Amino acid sequence: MIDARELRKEYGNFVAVEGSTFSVDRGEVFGVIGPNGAGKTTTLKMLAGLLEPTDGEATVAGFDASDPEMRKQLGFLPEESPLYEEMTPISYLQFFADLYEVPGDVAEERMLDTLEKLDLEHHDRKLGDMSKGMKRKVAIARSLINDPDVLIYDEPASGLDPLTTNYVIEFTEQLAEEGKTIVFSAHNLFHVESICDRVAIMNDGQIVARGDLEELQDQYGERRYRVYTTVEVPDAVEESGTWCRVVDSMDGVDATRAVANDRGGEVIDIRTEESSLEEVFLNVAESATPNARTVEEV
Ligand SMILES: Nc1ncnc2c1ncn2[C@@H]1O[C@H](COP(=O)(O)OP(=O)(O)OP(=O)(O)O)[C@@H](O)[C@H]1O
Repeated sequence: MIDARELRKEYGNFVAVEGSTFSVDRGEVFGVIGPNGAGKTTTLKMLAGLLEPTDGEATVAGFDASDPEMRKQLGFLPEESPLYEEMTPISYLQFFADLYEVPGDVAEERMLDTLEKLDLEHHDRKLGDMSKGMKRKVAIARSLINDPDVLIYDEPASGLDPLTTNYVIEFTEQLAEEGKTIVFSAHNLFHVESICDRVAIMNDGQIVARGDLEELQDQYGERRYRVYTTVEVPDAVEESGTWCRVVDSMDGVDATRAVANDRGGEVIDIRTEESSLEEVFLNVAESATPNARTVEEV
């Protein structure tokens, strides 16, 4: 559904994105994560046809990203979406429905349905008088007015309170369940972990790791074992009447068992713990080779 090949973006002498290659299948949710300035927004804007790559190419829903036909298949949510302050949600969405030539009755049903799903009241309030969360919901509704197959969302929940954030993330999850192909960037890795099928980790303009969570955990994570014993063993903490020691290898498990047995006790449970996406991300960021990000003189 989305193919990015060797995308590169230079701003003067500065390389914002370099060699960005990935693909997203139909119905997949693909997360792009990375520290500030890593190149996430630049990548998403190139996919959405809003920035022309210096090199490389992107296709979305079978169209080149620069093809105006592609826009009809796309809903793009920018990181910050200035809205026309004097408009109401309805007049604003109607404006975009007209732009996309959505027939009147279809547009009306779609607008009301989406606003209801997003739990947005005050349809007649001016956008300029709405809270940040309400405005974000209107921007999300706008991204859906043409019923696109592909959604590109840049930080959909940025700057929202925890309740609205949850709402937006759950709504995004519902869109995925409806079969939309979604690419989104976020700093909250818990959200990414909870709804993404696959993730690309960017650093200094480059994709430095990519895969589903399991693949990333295998490559960059650490497996830990929580070993529960009936007697106290070194480095263990008491947890509801048993002792728990966290070790990072099967040798550690065996050693714990031996100590517990020596002390007249036994191991009663072993639980495996995988790294969170946050730990994976930190490990990737630490091990990534710094990239100079300047255009090489030829
Ligand atoms: N128009 C521009 N001119 C010059 N440099 C730019 C321009 N737009 C972005 N950059 C630079 O390109 C780099 C990547 O920016 P980008 O916005 O893609 O990062 P990001 O990963 O989305 O960051 P954040 O998480 O802070 O939103 C940054 O160093 C940024 O300063």
